[in-house]
Amino acid sequence: MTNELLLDVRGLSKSYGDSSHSLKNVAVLNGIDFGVSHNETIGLVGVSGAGKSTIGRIIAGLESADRGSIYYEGQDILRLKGARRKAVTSSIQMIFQDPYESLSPRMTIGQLVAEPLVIQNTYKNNNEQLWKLVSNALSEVSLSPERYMNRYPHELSGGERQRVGLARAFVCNPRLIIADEPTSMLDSSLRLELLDLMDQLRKRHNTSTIFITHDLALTYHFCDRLIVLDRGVIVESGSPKQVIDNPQHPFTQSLISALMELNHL
Ligand SMILES: Nc1ncnc2c1ncn2[C@@H]1O[C@H](COP(=O)(O)OP(=O)(O)OP(=O)(O)O)[C@@H](O)[C@H]1O
Repeated sequence: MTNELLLDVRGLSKSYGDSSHSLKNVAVLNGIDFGVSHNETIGLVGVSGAGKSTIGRIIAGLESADRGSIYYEGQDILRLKGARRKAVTSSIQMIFQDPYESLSPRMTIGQLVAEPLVIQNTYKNNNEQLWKLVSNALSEVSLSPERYMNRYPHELSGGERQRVGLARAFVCNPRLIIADEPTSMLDSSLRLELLDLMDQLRKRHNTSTIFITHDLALTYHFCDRLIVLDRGVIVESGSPKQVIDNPQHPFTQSLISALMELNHL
């Protein structure tokens, strides 16, 4: 484990059972190695089914791995259990693709943003401080606490809901954010706005980010480094300029050609 890395993923592998064949397992990730430095934003790109979300979900503890190690702040979190793991990984937050699904409809916006702090138990005896942090987190994403605190998710637009997702993720000063296609449900005018906001927040909070997307164009301005995934294997990595302007692997070349065609570049 290199000291400068916040996250160091080594030999990560995962298979799922094939529903059409009870004895067969299908490999989804095959020996994935990559690191994330402090304050770095990594773009994890690849076509649908490449395994991008599975990597994010394993790091966030929502999925198990078959083999490999994930060192986070020097500890292999795949080998930690229960409260110990929770303590080490409490500074990892996830932003999901679908703001409709990721926010409980029965909780107010204030309760939703407070939830990560409540789970961490840090402000158990300091309610006033907890609500102050929630209020600040809402203001940071330009949602007025007075207007939004007591509303419910269905009373918000898709863009506002995704801002609540950002406030929830940043309220506890995370060191690593895993943003899984955070803009794919938004229309194109709101996409850049949300990514700009996420970029400002990660800089202000000194947060590293894994930005999962199938949209290479979005990574150009927001990522320090790209990792290209094809069927569970990393085929290429480098700065967005290196990868997009001068792709080395045939898979990356075809991904970029498809993007150029789509955008008529
Ligand atoms: N719980 C599961 N059970 C069985 N197979 C799964 C499960 N979760 C994911 N898979 C399979 O693993 C592969 C990788 O899925 P994953 O969601 O990681 O891909 P992705 O690159 O994030 O795709 P997308 O961009 O469409 O979200 C896919 O073939 C998917 O069908």
